[in-house]
Amino acid sequence: MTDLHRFIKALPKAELHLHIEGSLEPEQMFELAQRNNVTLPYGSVEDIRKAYDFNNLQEFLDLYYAGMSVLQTQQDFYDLTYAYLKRVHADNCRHVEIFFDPQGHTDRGIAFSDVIEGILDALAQGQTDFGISSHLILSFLRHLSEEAAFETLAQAEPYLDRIMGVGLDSSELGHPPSKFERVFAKAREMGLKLFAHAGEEGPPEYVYEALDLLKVDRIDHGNRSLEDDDLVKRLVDEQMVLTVCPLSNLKLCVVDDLTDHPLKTMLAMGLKATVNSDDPSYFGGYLNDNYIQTADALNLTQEEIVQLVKNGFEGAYLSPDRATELMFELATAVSAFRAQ
Ligand code: HPA
Ligand SMILES: [Zn+2]
Repeated sequence: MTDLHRFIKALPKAELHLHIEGSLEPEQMFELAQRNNVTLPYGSVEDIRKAYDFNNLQEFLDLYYAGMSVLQTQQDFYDLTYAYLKRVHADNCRHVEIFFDPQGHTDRGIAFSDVIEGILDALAQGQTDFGISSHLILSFLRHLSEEAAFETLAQAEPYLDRIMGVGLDSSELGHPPSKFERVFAKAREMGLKLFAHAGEEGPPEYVYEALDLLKVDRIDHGNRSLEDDDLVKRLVDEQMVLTVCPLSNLKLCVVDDLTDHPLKTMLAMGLKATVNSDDPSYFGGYLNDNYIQTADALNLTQEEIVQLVKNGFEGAYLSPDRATELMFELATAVSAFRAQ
């Protein structure tokens, strides 16, 4: 292990772009399939891992939605979420803001309440057991209609005190942010924060739409913003947080090689980029793997790593006390490391 790897591991971190269904590990998929009498189209854990070879976002999404079929009960959603928290606790992750895709479950006949209550109970237990603070973000599937998104938002009403925001994910091309302008306006009126995947595969125009029409508080991914100088200038001026996911970008062929990843350039341009894992089970790495592999590929400095971690804390919706606490933990970890 290099010094930089040890440095990354020693730092407290936040994760702001994580789909909880994308943390379903093949072993757990098998276990839940057995528990729920679901037949999987795979013979072994190795077969599943072999199938995770994607050429684009849609190829991943097809397996991601198929994998969800094993999630049936409130306990399943609890176990899924608790396993993720336990795993990122080992990465010294101190705060998470996670997406869930309720329509991927309610459309299969699972009750919204089972999905959200399982996840929320595990998040509460993660706070108790691991000291991880968290927020939950309800994400709309953009390949479905805006009407379906409105119906999902209505189902969330009893839980509004425990949902921090709404997001927009799934197949980006052909489903621009403009399709969801009204439902995002409604979510804003309800006091929710607003997030949208934009510029992962979609053009810079989709990032403009997320900013101007949806009025988002963060852009998820945002990579293709770099094709438009005016857009980059605006994102820098507004200090808009980008939740970048390097290993996801590699696995979904958004970049050909990690050495081509724009993360270092983003920081140099003054963009408020953060590092996240997106769907760690499918993309081959959790939070530290994303930091470490990207740091190696791009020769990131300790200062750049600290900037990324700080951006994560500043881009998160932390209470003032929690923000102070985490910034103090970060400063302490950096000094302790440098004093060695
Ligand atoms: O990376 C992603 N992009 C779009 N939709 C998603 N749903 C889960 N992960 C993703
Ligand atoms: Zn994502």
